[in-house]
Amino acid sequence: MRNLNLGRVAAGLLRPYWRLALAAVALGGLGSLATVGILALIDDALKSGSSPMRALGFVLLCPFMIAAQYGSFRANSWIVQNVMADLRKSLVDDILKAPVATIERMQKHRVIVALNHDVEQLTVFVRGLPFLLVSVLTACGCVAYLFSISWRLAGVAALAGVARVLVVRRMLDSAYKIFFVEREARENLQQDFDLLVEGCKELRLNQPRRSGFRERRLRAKIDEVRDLTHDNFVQFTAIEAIESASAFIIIGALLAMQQTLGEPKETLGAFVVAMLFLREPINAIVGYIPMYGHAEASFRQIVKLREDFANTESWSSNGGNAAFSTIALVGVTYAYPGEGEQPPFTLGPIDLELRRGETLFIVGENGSGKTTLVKLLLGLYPPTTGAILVDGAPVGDADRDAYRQRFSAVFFDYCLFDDVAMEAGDADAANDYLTRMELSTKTAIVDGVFSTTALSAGQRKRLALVSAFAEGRPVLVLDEWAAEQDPTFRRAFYSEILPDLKRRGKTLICVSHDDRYFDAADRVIHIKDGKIV
Ligand SMILES: Nc1ncnc2c1ncn2[C@@H]1O[C@H](COP(=O)(O)OP(=O)(O)OP(=O)(O)O)[C@@H](O)[C@H]1O
Repeated sequence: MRNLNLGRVAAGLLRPYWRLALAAVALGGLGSLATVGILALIDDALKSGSSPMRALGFVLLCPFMIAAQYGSFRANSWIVQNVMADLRKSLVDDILKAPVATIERMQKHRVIVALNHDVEQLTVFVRGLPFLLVSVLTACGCVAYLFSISWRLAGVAALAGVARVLVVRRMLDSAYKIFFVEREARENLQQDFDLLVEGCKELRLNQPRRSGFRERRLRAKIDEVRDLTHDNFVQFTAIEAIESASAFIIIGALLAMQQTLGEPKETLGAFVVAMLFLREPINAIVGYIPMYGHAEASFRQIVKLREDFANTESWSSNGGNAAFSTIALVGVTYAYPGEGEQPPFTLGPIDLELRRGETLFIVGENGSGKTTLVKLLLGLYPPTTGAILVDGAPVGDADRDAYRQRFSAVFFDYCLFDDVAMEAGDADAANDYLTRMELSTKTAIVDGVFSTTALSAGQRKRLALVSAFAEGRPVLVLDEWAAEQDPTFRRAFYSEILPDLKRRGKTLICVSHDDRYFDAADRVIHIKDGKIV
């Protein structure tokens, strides 16, 4: 095996289920023994006729064989499904813990292919392990038996077997490369599948874009995956065919060398029968190689993803609502990673103190760094330099997640969850806000879930504000919240809703371009080229 890590990974995945895995292998072995027993009884009956004992043996062995095989498959299926679920759960945890900046940089299709395709490939590999084990044991038994029949014949067959392995290895080297190319092609295809759904409106509006996307991207990539998968299949079919034929070639060579080797005909006959029996486990082992190749390509991607997602932060176990008087950014900078020749955008250094209960507006031109500042303040980006202090105490990696639990936010590119996370909130106040947002005839909070979120763009944004408010956190951050609101509601937002939220004790941070309403703020900070001016 090329990558010992994969064996270790499989062992690690199977460790919690080792007893069941052992039982599956044992039951499989018993089922095989019962099959051999039935074959022997049939052989006896054909040679010597039926007898009550043989009939009884047959009647007992048949249900035993069915029960053992059923038990083995059932245990194996349970193990495989658990392994798959465990892998997915741990990947999901990695994603939940990953730095936000990494997730923003990471393309969605890579994550989707890892969660679906890669997990499945690793699982197929694990599923085959008990059968591989049985095949290896059977093959070892057969080889030992061959040596017991004639060490001379077995020695010649073993030499031929070594030559065969060398030929197959060379073929495998080229077949192996395809696994990695195919894996990459799958990611590219997934990226276009995402666009197919996300860009459905644009694709309908623009015929040249649609046909270009269809022909040059979607269809071309579907064909590429088809060709690579086919090539891969063909290469392995060729390897399996050579493997299969080589047993006959060795048998033919042994028959031709019978005189030279000086073995009696009966010994040679028994040897040939055992060689033919050996083909089955050997074919099963060779058939397992593609599963190994796919699993290795997938495993490498999962490892890479895990490395990218690694985070030194720890998860907080409390829901938040922690008290504070001031939150201060001291000499804070944040530098995005540079791309190509372009110098990266750097925010700061920023010195800013947020006081509990105040309404702070962050204003500035497009691209000046307002959202970046908000993400730093929310603890979503760790400062590149400088520190965030809560009542004078610095926030580090260990407590950044707990720090974040003070905030609720409606981002510009917000995501509206249909459940209302009301851990510290007040259901009556949330319903009151639903009415204030003129949404009480459109949706309701039923058992902690919005009855519908199928609303207009402006209404969905209002619902996002209700949801953020319902969380009951002390600080509410609204990034260009009013951008989609009609003039009447926009006015109501600045002149009624923000003052009401302030009266309810909320600290408010609003990113805004609405200079007509800047007087709604206690304090306005202006950002230009990443600095407060
Ligand atoms: N994910 C990213 N990776 C690299 N650079 C980024 C990324 N997001 C933003 N930037 C850079 O940071 C700068 C500030 O972006 P930011 O989103 O903070 O601006 P903004 O003031 O909120 O703009 P707008 O008013 O348009 O929302 C941008 O000019 C851009 O160059």
